[in-house]
Amino acid sequence: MTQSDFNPLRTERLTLRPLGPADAAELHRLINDWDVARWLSRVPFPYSRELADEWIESTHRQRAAGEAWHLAIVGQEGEKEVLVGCVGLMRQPESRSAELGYWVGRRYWGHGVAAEAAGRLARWGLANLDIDRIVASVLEENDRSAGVLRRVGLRESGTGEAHFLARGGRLPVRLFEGGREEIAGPFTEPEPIKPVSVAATATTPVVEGKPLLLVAACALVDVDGRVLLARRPEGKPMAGLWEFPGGKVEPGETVEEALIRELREELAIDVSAACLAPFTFASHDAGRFQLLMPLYLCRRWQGTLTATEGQQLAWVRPNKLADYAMPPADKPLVAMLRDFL
Ligand SMILES: Nc1nc2c([nH]c(=O)n2[C@@H]2O[C@H](COP(=O)(O)OP(=O)(O)OP(=O)(O)O)[C@@H](O)[C@H]2O)c(=O)[nH]1
Repeated sequence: MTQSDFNPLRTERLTLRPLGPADAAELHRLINDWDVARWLSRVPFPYSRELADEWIESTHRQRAAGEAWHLAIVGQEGEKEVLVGCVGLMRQPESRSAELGYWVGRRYWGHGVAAEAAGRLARWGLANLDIDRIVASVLEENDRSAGVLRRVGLRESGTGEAHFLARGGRLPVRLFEGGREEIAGPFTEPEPIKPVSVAATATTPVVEGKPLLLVAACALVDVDGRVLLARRPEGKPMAGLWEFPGGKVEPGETVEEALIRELREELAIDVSAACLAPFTFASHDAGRFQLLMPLYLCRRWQGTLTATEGQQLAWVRPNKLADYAMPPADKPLVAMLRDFL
């Protein structure tokens, strides 16, 4: 298998990419170091050169099987790309979570590399794998790594025990976990809450002291009666959840105008207002704002449906909608669609 089965993830200073055979010598040099290996549960010490080859080979198999994503953390030294460490996510499908692990070569410590890489992979995982939580554990006295996890957004959730190969026994660990809310990306800025444009009123509707956010959404239904869901991409709040295409109603727009615009922007299709049938609505307390989301049904559109924002799309039978993780506001809508379609 080649390295091209995974698009590298980038951060300000780093690239996270699949490991290749050419990384083996440097990986071996960095990890065959007691100061690195002694903190890691699955790494033996001493660490042989052959093990580096075998490990790299196994990361491709695990990724192809959808079990784990172990990536090289690559940095820049002048013009040169250098292997700095590794970061990985191992899926735990039964609990819709993934375990985060990482290590950084000793000479690269103290620069925030681990948090930068681990945060990026955690956010990617929440947006792209079917998981809702990231979990991790660190050896009890590993305060440095606990600090990394906190910076990523995980919180300490308990204690446990794990086997540490390099130490030859079970040792106490501190457990960490976090979900979409905590493992926020650079988007943690509060979402812009704009005054809604209801008949150009002079006042912003406020529900129980909270601003009202008006969002127009649409269930596109194809000839087989399937409904289109779109996955919120990494970088947006609630990334990884599936939703109905749509978006915020901008000042001066009607709900239908907003929806027609959003469908053109997100899916490159043209819909006329006459083809938007009002179906139902969601009213949801989203914490900082009250979400009011009219949901329309639409069976006719023009143009070839295209995911213009790189978002994943899925045509889903109504009785399968509940299998997709969606924002809490959508749950009642799913039940109504299932009964109606
Ligand atoms: N489109 C859409 N938004 C939903 C659904 N359910 C739900 O809670 N929302 C929420 O409604 C809001 C819509 O915001 P958005 O970020 O998609 O809107 P937008 O396209 O205008 O965003 P932008 O600020 O990225 O341009 C978000 O808070 C989103 O989480 C849904 O099924 N479809």
